[in-house]
Amino acid sequence: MMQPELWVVDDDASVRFVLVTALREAGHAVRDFADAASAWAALNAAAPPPALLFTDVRMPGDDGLKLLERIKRAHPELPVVVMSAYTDVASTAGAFRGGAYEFLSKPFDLDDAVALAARVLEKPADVDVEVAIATQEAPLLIGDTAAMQALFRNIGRVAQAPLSVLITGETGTGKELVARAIHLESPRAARPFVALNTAAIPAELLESELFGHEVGAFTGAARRHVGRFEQADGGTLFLDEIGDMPASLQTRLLRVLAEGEFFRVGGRELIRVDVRIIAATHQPLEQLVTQGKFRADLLHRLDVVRLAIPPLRERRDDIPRLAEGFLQRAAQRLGIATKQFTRAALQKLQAHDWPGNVRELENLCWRLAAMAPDARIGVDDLQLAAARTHVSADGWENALATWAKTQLASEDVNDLHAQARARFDAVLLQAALDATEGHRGQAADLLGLGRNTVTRKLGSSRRRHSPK
Ligand SMILES: Nc1ncnc2c1ncn2[C@@H]1O[C@H](COP(=O)(O)OP(=O)(O)OP(=O)(O)O)[C@@H](O)[C@H]1O
Repeated sequence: MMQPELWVVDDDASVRFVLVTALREAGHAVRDFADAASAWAALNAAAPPPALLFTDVRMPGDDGLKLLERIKRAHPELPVVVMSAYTDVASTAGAFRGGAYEFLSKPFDLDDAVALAARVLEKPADVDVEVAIATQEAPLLIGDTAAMQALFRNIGRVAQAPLSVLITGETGTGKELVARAIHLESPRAARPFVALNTAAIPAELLESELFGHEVGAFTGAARRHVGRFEQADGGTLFLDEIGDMPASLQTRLLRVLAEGEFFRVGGRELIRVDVRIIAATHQPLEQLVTQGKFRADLLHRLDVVRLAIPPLRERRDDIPRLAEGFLQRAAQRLGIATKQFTRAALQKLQAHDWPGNVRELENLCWRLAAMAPDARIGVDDLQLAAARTHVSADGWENALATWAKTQLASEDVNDLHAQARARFDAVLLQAALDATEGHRGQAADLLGLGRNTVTRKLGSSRRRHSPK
């Protein structure tokens, strides 16, 4: 019998060379192609087809995802490994949605590629033949470190399966953002994503918040209330801080998850829903189980797939890109010129331990975007911002007057009022967000503004990322 072939498609001759060499050294018969078209032509001419095909994504002509799509239509059984230097969630999810067998982030370890080939040749691939085309924009998760790239691959993979996911990570590491990314890349993307922070709602209201209630179910229940489970029907329900759920509710939740149906509080109509659950926690749930504070069977049901987000101090190489990204986004939202960190400032940011993780960094960047005096943000600016120096109340008007005078004297400004208002809003909102650790609803309450107003002022891009 002829030895099955492995094919490598990549426009980069050096990648082809090292990969082909490594696979040949491992004893495989390998053919390589510099573009998708020649691989596709060979595939239609070749009998039998290769046992496995590696393809790059970005290539002149048709890209690797296009090739993947064609292959999955014509040869659904052929396992395809997608390789790319662009490991963001949109790429990994796009690859897995298109039926990729595996995603390799470039640069990858050649041993991994060889091990992968061995695995595929050993067992018939379990390939997903369904090619769904979804074009939802994913939220922008930034991360170049190996840990984050691995996380993005896992997000891309779990998004396709209807499994429960448990996301663990310290506060502000991006658990909610990851949950949204999974939802947006899943077949449920067009249906609702509903979030509920278990810790933010008083225990006695939590049951009706989750399952809804009928009129008169309890004192004060004047109207029927549709719970989060029903709101999320067909979509995803994100249960944040699941470790804070009271014991009685854990029991009820477990039953609902097992049966897929429930009664509203005080209701008699059996409600059936189809909801994917993504839970998150910053607490060690196993420990809570040992202490008798969390049901082991509920943990098993939620923890089908676990995604752990490392704290920011364990992926310091991500800090510069995150910081620059936040600064840029803040400038766009506030309608002011983009500022830049000096190299020393970035180093200082990288050295910090970030107990509040990405949220803390994001808040600092927004503060700096609004308040740092120059276009270059140096170490001194960081110190000022970190100390959260506030101009004393009686000096506030003076500071404003000085600023206004400088502006009026130096440039031909005609929108000074709008500029001042934008900065005023930014400073006030940031102070409130700092005081509430980034929780928007609470910040709105403190400011005496509606939550929608706060969201609007913060701008539409942030809205998708962190509603609280
Ligand atoms: N990798 C990332 N890239 C870009 N932004 C991020 C990333 N991770 C987190 N963020 C931003 O940081 C903020 C905090 O993220 P998020 O609310 O998802 O954290 P969390 O872990 O759910 O926090 P908590 O446990 O306090 O609820 C958000 O504004 C989010 O957009």
